[in-house]
Amino acid sequence: MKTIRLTTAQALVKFLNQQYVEFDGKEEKFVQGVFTIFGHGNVLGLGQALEENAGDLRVYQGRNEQGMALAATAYAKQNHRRKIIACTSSVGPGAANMVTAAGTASANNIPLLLLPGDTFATRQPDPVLQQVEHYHNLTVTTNDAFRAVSKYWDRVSRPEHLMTAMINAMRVLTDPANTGAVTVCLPQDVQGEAYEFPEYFFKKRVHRIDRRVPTESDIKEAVALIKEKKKPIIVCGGGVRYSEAAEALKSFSEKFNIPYGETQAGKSAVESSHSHNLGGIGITGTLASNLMAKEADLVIGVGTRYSDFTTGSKQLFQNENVQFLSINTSEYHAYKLDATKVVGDAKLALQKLEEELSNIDYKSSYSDEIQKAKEAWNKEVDRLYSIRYEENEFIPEAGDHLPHVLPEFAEQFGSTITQTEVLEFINEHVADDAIVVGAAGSLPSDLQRMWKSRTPNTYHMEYGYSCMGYEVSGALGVKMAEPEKEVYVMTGDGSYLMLHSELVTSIQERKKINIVLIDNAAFGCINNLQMNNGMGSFGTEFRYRNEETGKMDGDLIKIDFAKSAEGYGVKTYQVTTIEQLKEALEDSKKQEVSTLLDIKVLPKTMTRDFESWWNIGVAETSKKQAIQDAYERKESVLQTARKY
Ligand SMILES: Cc1ncc(C[n+]2csc(CCOP(=O)(O)OP(=O)(O)O)c2C)c(N)n1
Ligand SMILES: O=C1C[C@@H](O)[C@H](O)[C@@H](O)C1=O
Ligand SMILES: [Mg+2]
Repeated sequence: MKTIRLTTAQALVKFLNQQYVEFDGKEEKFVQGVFTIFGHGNVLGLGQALEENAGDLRVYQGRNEQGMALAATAYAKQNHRRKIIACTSSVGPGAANMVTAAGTASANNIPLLLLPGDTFATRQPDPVLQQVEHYHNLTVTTNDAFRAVSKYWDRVSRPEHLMTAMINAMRVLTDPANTGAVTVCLPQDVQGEAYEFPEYFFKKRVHRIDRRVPTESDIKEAVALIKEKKKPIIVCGGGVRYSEAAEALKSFSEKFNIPYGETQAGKSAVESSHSHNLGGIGITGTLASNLMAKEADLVIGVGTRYSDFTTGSKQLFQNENVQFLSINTSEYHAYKLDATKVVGDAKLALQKLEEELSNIDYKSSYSDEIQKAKEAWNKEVDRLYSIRYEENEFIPEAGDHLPHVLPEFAEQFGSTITQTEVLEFINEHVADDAIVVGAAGSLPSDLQRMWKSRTPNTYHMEYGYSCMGYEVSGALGVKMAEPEKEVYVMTGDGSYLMLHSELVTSIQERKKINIVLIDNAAFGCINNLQMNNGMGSFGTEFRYRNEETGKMDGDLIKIDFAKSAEGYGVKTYQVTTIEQLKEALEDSKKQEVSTLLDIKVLPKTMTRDFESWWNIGVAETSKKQAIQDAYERKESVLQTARKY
C-alpha cells in the first residue's frame, strides 16, 4: 500500500480538493474554498496546511465566525447545495460562534462543513486557553454544543480518524434528504500530527446526487388519491428549487388546473406572474393562497417541511375532507401530517404523476377561481403599495397600538415613509434578475406576500431558522455564488445591529452587496406580536432608559447607520423621502463597492396577516383582560387546528 506522510490538516485539505458532485450528468467541484478565522486552535494546524498547499481552495478571511458560516450557508443555498465553502475556527469562543450558523444550515437542509478547532487530544496542557472544563466528563468540550445542531458530528482524536470522519461528512453533505451542518472537530494537537495516509484516501471522489426515483406503489397511491379530489392545492417548497423542478411544476399545475402557493424557500422557483402561482402560503402568505387553501380538499406538498408558517400552525386547511399528499426526497418530511407519501425527487415525481393523471384525463374542478383569487390579491397589493402616512387619520396596517409613536418618529427621524411603499419602489426599480436576501423580522412577511419575483431563483430567504444576522452575511455568500448579479439585502435595524461584520468582508473581496436597511427603531414584528396578544409595548422599541421611570421608555434612539457604514468604505445614503430613495437607488447601481441605504421607515407600516393563524404561547393567567382575551382566542382557534 502506498502511503503519503502528511499532517491531519494537510491530509484534510488534500482530501477536500478531491471531492466532486455530479447532478444530471454535470460534474462540479464541491468544496470551493475555506472561510477562516485563525486562533491558536487552528492556525498552526489547518492554517499551516492551507498556507503550504491549499490546492484549488480559495482561502477567505471572515470577521465573525457566525457571519462567515452564514455566508457559507447562503453560498451553498444559492448554488442549490452543489458547492460549498468550508469554515474553520479556533477552539472555544470561535467555535461556539459557529453553533448558530450550524442550526441555520441544518434547519434549512443546507450543507455546511464546519471545522472547529478543539482542545488537546493528549490533554497535556489542560486546560488550554479557552477550555471550559467539565468536571464530570473530560471528553466534553465547547464543540459538543454542535451535536444538537449538526446532521453529522465527529471528533478526529487521532489522525487516522480523519478518513472515516470525512467520508461520512461527504455522505451527509451530498445527501439531499439528510444534508445540513456537518461538524468535524479537530483537536489542536492532532491537526499538526503526521500519519502515513494511504494514497487511496486521496483519490478523486465523485458523489452522485441521484434523483431518487419514486416507487410505482407510491405513485399509484398518489394517483388514486388525486383522482378523487376536486379542489387540490400545491405547496411549492424549497425542494422544487433544489430539484430544479420548476418546469415540471408549471406543466403539472397548468395541465390539471391546480394552483400553488409558495413557501419562503420555494418562492421564485417560478416567476410570480405565472397563471397558477398564488404567491406565499400560510402565516406570511397572500389572501389568494390562504383562501384557496382553506377550501382545498387535497394539499400536495412538494419539497416542503410544512413549517408552522406554511400550515398556519396546522389550522390553515379547513375543508373537512382535506387530505395530504407529500412529495419529498426526505422520508421524515414526507411522513408529516399523516400524508400519503411519494418519497422521491420532486421533478421525477411530478413528471410521473403528470403522465399517470393524463392517462385518466384528470382535471380539477376549478373554473375561474384561480384567476379571480389572483386578481383580488393583485388589487390588495396595489392598495398596500399605495398606503401613505397622513397626519391625523392614519391607521397603520399592523395595528393601531401606538398612535403617539408615529408622530414622534416622524418628528424625530424626519420621515413619514411607509414600509410598503419602500418595498414597492425597490421591487419596481431593481433589475429583474437582482437577488433579494432576507431572514428575520417583519420583512420576510412583507416580501413573501408582496415581492414580485420576475426571474427564477432571485428570492433568497432564510426562514427555516429565521436567524437575525443572516441578512448581510448571507448576501455576501449569495454574491460569491452569483457575482454577476446585483444583490439586495433586506434587513431591519434589529437584524443589522445583531450582525453585519461580513460587510467588511464584502469590501475586502470586492463583492458588492446593497443593503436596504429599514430603520423603524424597533424589533417591530415582535412589538406587533406582543401588542396583538394583549401585552403593552415592552422591551421591543429602541428607547433610552428613562431615569424617572427606570424603564426603557425614554426618547427613541436615533442611529446614523449611514455614517457608521461609511467608515467601513461602504457607499451610503440617508433616506427619509421617496425622492431620496429614488436618487440613492439609482446612484447605488453605479457603484462598485457595497452600498447601504439607511431608510427611516414609520413603525407599524408593514403588512398584516391574511386569513391565517399562528399558535404561539399566550399566558393562561394574567391580571390583564386583554391577555385573558388573547388566551381565550387562542384556545378557541386551536380547536379548529389539526392535532398533529
Ligand atoms: C438570532 C435571533 N434572535 C432573536 C430572534 C427573534 N426575533 C425575530 S424578529 C426580531 C426583531 C427584528 O427586528 P428588526 O430586524 O428591526 O425587524 P422589524 O421587525 O423591525 O422589521 C427578533 C428579536 C431571531 N429571529 N433571531
Ligand atoms: O419570532 C419571530 C417572529 C417572526 O415574525 C419573525 O419574522 C422571525 O424572525 C422570528 O424569529
Ligand atoms: Mg426594526
